[in-house]
Amino acid sequence: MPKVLIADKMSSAATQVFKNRGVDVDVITGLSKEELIDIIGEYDGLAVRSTTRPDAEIIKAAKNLKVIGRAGIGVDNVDIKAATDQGVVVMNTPFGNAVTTAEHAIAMLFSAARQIPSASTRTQNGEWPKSDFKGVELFNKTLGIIGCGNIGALVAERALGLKMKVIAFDPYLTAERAVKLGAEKVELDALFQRADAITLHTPLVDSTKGIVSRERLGMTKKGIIIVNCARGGLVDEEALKDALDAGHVRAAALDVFAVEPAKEHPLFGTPNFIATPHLGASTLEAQENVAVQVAEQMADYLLTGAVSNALNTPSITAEEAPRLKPFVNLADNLGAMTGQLLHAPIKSVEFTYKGAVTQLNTNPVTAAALAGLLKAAMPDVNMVSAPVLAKERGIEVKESYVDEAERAESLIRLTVTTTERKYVVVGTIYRGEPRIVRLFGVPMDAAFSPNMVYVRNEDKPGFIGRLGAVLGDNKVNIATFSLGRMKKGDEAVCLVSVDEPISESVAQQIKSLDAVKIVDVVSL
Ligand SMILES: NC(=O)c1ccc[n+]([C@@H]2O[C@H](COP(=O)([O-])OP(=O)(O)OC[C@H]3O[C@@H](n4cnc5c(N)ncnc54)[C@H](O)[C@@H]3O)[C@@H](O)[C@H]2O)c1
Ligand SMILES: O=C(O)[C@H](O)COP(=O)(O)O
Repeated sequence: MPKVLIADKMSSAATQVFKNRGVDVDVITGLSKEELIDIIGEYDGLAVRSTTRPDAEIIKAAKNLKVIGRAGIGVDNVDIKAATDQGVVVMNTPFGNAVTTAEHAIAMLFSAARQIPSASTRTQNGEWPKSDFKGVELFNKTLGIIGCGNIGALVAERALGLKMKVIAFDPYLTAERAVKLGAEKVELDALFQRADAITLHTPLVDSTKGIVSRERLGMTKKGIIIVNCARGGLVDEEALKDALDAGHVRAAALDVFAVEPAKEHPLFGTPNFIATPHLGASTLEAQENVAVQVAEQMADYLLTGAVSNALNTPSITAEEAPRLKPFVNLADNLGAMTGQLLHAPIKSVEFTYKGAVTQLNTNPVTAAALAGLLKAAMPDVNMVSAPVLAKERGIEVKESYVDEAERAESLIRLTVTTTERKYVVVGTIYRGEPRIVRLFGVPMDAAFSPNMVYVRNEDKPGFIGRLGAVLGDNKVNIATFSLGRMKKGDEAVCLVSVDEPISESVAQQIKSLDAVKIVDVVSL
């Protein structure tokens, strides 16, 4: 039974889903990094929000970890590269709290425009400070949205409902979508120059870090309102403080801070500044949504192999997962065997799929074969990291499909081009088991096994006997012996499955046999 640790406070609905799905679950929040490192090795899954920060050290300690589930959207608290390198799937719940956060941004906008928190505090202090609060209308004002994805679009919709004008900067926002949203697509500087209020809805990435800079604040109109319900780190908080103190920025409302939790901050106590403690997603509805979604997604992956909303590996539906499993196994074996027989850097790999397998999502199959191929050189590679590593190493990966509907069986062909030559291997599934049917151009029919000896030799009488004698003399028990040859008297291939790995000495004895051209040991 897989076991999951819920390490951040989240709706008990998550625990209920795990239990209903037959996943063992512990809820232990408030752990220090050291305490988490001590126990994480027991778990197959880790469910977090934004407080727990699974970094490389924690992930390395998580020897059994298969999935990190983020009950929310932003995953900047997770070291995705470290997770990928270790084959840990990272998934989030991209829609569960979008409406809630958009509403919080609008609430912060109104709070800033009318200084509601301060007015409330002072009124309740008995001051009746009526003359101290003269706000501004949002009606007919221009709202600049930086980041017009899920949440930005929802904010745009609500701002338009308030009869605001909406301008948006987002490098991936198409003109068509902007029109559909009722927003005007503008460049970043233009947004800062034209907006009466700016709201941020981007992830914290290199291109967005400090996007509200001192320089850009200087471009804004006097009286600008700044709202940030995305991520701390997007705003130069020192520059914002100076602009508030100077009366240039009318008001600012931050839900997120560069360093969280923000227990003290230069902005705290600044007039016309509003702060909330990362509450953007904190509604009953949102927390129920993200808790249920992350638990279902994690349980799906751990129990069936289905992947959804993953940040570092292709999606696999629950329906596909069982159908893909035998092909993933075949691809892993084909890749692993081939990778151990190449002895030269890989330049390109072409995957050709034939028959029924072409009707499936072959992304995971390709990823498994790539992992197998690369494993000889990079033992820690896995299905999650293999496509990334192949790309980083400049290995061209191509997929092609031959949909021969009449073909009963499926075939997977790997054409691997190294710096030295081209290799072709072909495999299939027979009675649910993976088999190799062509090895480097030589037709054969062999099962895969943990210990194999690959021998390429001149096709001569007596060779099989001599090879068998070497193995027998060295007490190596043969499990299966598969043969193939290009044509009579040409090159032949033996693929011998043995009960135990052969020693280097036995390999050398085989190499010394007459007619032998290549001997390789394959371990799967
Ligand atoms: N305060 C909270 O509690 C809370 C709640 C939910 C989400 N968030 C944050 O809000 C962010 C956005 O959430 P979302 O669901 O809208 O994500 P999303 O991926 O749907 O939208 C993000 C948008 O930002 C755009 N973008 C990326 N780089 C950009 C750049 N350099 N300049 C301008 N735009 C850029 C993307 O193209 C995308 O359209 C999340 O990454 C998360 O960090 C905060
Ligand atoms: O990215 C998100 O989903 C929000 O920042 C929510 O964070 P939280 O789950 O820690 O409230």
